This record gives sequence, C-alpha cells and structure tokens, in this order.
Amino acid sequence: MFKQYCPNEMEDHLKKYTQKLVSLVYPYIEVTFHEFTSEGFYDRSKAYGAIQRYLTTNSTTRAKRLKADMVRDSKSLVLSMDDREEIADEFKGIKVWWASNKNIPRTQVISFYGDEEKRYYKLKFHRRDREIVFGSYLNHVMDEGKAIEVKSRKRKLYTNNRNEQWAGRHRRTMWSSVVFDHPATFDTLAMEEKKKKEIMNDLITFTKSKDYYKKIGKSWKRGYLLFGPPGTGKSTMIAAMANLLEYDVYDLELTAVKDNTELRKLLIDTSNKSIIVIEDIDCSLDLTGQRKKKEEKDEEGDGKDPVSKKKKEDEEKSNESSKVTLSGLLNFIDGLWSACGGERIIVFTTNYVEKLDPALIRRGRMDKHIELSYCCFEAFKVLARNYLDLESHDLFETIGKLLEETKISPADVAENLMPKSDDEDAADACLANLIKAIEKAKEEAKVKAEEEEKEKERAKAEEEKKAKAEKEEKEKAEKEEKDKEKEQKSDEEVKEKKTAGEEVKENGG
Ligand SMILES: Nc1ncnc2c1ncn2[C@@H]1O[C@H](COP(=O)(O)OP(=O)(O)OP(=O)(O)O)[C@@H](O)[C@H]1O
Ligand SMILES: [Mg+2]
Repeated sequence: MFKQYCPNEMEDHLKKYTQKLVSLVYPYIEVTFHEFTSEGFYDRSKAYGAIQRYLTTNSTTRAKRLKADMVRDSKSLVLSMDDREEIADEFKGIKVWWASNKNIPRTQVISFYGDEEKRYYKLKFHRRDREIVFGSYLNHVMDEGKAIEVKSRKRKLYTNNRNEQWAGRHRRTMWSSVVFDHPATFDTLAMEEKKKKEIMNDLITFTKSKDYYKKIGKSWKRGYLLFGPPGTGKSTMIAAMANLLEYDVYDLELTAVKDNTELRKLLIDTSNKSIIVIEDIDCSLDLTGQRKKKEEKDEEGDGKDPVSKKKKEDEEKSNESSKVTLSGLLNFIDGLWSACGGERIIVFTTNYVEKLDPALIRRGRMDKHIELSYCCFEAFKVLARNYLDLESHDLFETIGKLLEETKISPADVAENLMPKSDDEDAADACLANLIKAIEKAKEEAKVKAEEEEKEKERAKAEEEKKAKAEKEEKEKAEKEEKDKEKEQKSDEEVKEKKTAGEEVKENGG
C-alpha cells in the first residue's frame, strides 16, 4: 500500500533517514562475510573458510548446534556452527558476536552450482570497538583460522606439467597435484643422531623466524643442497622434511620447463609453506651442452628443401629440450621474484656436487649443504630398529666393523634387512644376509680397486712406452739430420777440392 502511493525517490529518501535514525540509537556495526563472493563463483571465499575454522575452535562461548561437512582437501570432517546460531568472542577486552546465517533465494532458479542457499557469517560489535576490530581482531581471526586449516588439510605433492598441457587454458593447471602421503620421518631416517638433530633444528628455526628474516632484510626462504651417492636417502630426507614441517611439496621437473619466463610463472604459482624440490640438478640442466646443440641444429636446418625443413622443425619441437639457463635458475632461487610469498624451502639433490656451478651453490642460494654418505654403524642401528625391531644383537659388532671398512648405501642395507619370511629367526637370517652382502661389496670394491690400480699401471706403462718411442724417434731424426749435414759437408769439401784442383790445373796449364 505504501509503495502504491509513494514514488520511488521518496522511498529511497525514507530508507536513508530511517537508517540514520537507527544508527543514532543502535550502537552496533555489522559486517557480513559471504561464502561465495561475486568474483570467484567456484572459489569458496578464503575468509569464510578461515572464520569457519576459527569459530569452532576459538570462540569463548561454544556453539551448541554444529554441522559437520567433508571439505575438499581436508583430512577429516570439518565442524562448524549450524545456521542461525550465535556465539560470542572476546579479544583484548572487547566483545564481539558472530552469527551464522543463510539467504534463501526468492526466485525458483535451478542453479548450476547446486545449493542455491547463500551462507554468510555476520560479525557484530560496538561502534567504539571499531578500531580494534578492523585493526587487529579480524587479522587475528584470519591468521588463526588459516593456521588451523593448514594443520587439518591434506598435504599435496605437485609436479609441473609440460607447457602444451596448460598453454592457452587456465593458469591453474601449471601444477598438477596428488595427495602427499609419504611415510618417511626423521625417526625412520638412518643417519648420525647428531647430524639429524642439527638438520631438524635448522628447519624448525627457519619456520619460526618470520620476524627475524624481516629484521635482517632477507626474503623468508632457505635453500638446502643434498648431495651423496645413489641410495643414501636424499629423496627420503625431503619427504621427512615435508612431514616434519607439514609443508606441501613441489617437485619441479626442470626439463619440462620451456624457458625462464615459464620458470618464473611456476615459482609465483607455488603456495607458502612449501618445499620446492629440484632433483638431480646436475642431470636436469646441461646448460652449455644444450645451447651448443641447439645452435648446431639451427645451422643444419638452413638451406634444405621446405618439406624436410618442416619435418626437422617438427622433430625439434617434439624433443625440444628446456631453454632454461643457469642465470634463469639463479634468478628463480635468489632473484627479486623469489621474495614473493615466503616460507619456502628450496631443496636440490645431486650425486655429483663437484659438477655444479659455484654460483649455484653459494650460500644465500643453497644455505645449507648436507652430505648423505654411505651407511655407518649408527645409521645401521636405526635401520635395524625400524626393519627388525632390534636394539642389539650378537652380530652387531661384526657388522659395525665391516661397515667401517666398506662403502654400502643405506638402500642396500635396508633391502637386506627386509624380512623375506615371517619365521621367528627371520632377524638372524636378515643379519646373516646383510653380512654376506657387505662382504660381497667389500670384495667387489677390492677387485675394483685392484683393477683400477692395474689400469693405472697399464696406463703408466703405456705412457712410458710412448715416451720412450717418441724419444727414440726424436733421436733417430736428429741422427739422420746430423748424417745429412755431414754428407752435405763432405760433398761440399769434395766439390771444393775438385774446383781447387781444376784451378791448379788451369794455372799450371
Ligand atoms: N638414510 C636412509 N634412511 C632410511 N632409509 C633409507 C636411507 N637411505 C636410503 N634408504 C632407503 O633406500 C631407498 C632409496 O633411498 P632414496 O630414494 O632416498 O635415495 P636417494 O639418495 O634419493 O638416491 P638417488 O640419488 O638415486 O635419487 C628408500 O626407499 C629408503 O627406503
Ligand atoms: Mg632420489
């Protein structure tokens, strides 16, 4: 009725004045947080998620009606307060109220997104607390909520796709992921206890040093270089690191990265609290070799008939290798872009540390160098405890002595310790097998060393022989030269004599 007699402008005016009037007597401010914002239809609002997590764990009065939901990427059910519940929270002496609510659509539209109800949280607080709420309380809620979310989410293992798979499509597919579920921990990792503790402390200190890094003006990241022979636990240690810190893992396959620009994009697309891994860095990037190869190809391609040229180009495209350069990689680790986001650990692994460019492994790029070496007695004891539940055994002493003299990787030791049957004396059999294996390795190493020695001697003898032959050759040549000279000289003398004789003859005649 009111609408019928009242023009639209009038209604607006009225609304405005009533709002003003209400705000005079109603001292509260209300803020709403919608589950889906207008910008990201598919994306649940990050704020909504954080508030949801925060409210179920941190509010002072607990909600009595909860609802449970399976949220994507979460380890377990997520509890949140049910619709139309209200709870209070306190922060720095102020009181705020949170209510959960939903809008039910008035029109009967069949929605593409399924549930058309729009949920939101409403925060209510007194006008005088405005500054505290906007200045610090909301940040506090977001931080706490996100921290809870990180703790309860499933961690992911990402790997980069080849360029063709994402170019032209949505950027999100640059990395594809699976749930990260590696069971390795520092407990199960076989290495000296002291070294292990040191690495763990280093990692934990890093995660707590946000303010420190800010103070010293460094971006919050840390590089580790893991080096050592195959099967000494480099990859295992990365998994243990991720499990210790509860970080995601980005396994970067450098050969699948087209160029430096793409490398940068990949970096920007990683999230905080993550470990970026580049395995076998010495193999994945043969910098000088690659560029040379490319140039050669280009030259060959010139001047051919168009058909074969086209074919050649196609071939090149299919096995085109990465154009990532050393400088691109250095920038990736340490350049300006590496500072975006933070809380990242970059791990490189290699079997040959001496092959790497010194610029790549200097501190600042790879802050901590960790050598993983062959199995020592202490490492063996960890493996024996893990694999056989053995703390001590008669054979330990023998094994300890053998390990001191032999280079055998923890992977080989572990393989021998794996029980091959479920008999009671499986442990004895395993240890006996291990001793055999170590002795075999020792024998092999000895044979190899002898062969190498022989090879060396042979090479030396050959060298000597060669040198001798060269010397003889040289001497021979010198002798020949001398003989020649002599011959020449005598020839000349004869000639001179001859001419002298003729002159005498002439004079006499
Ligand atoms: N230090 C270790 N502690 C526990 N297990 C180990 C250790 N080293 C190796 N292993 C065992 O050996 C296997 C191979 O180890 P891993 O893959 O970590 O070696 P790696 O150093 O990464 O080798 P590569 O250089 O060939 O990549 C693992 O599955 C693990 O079970
Ligand atoms: Mg490995």
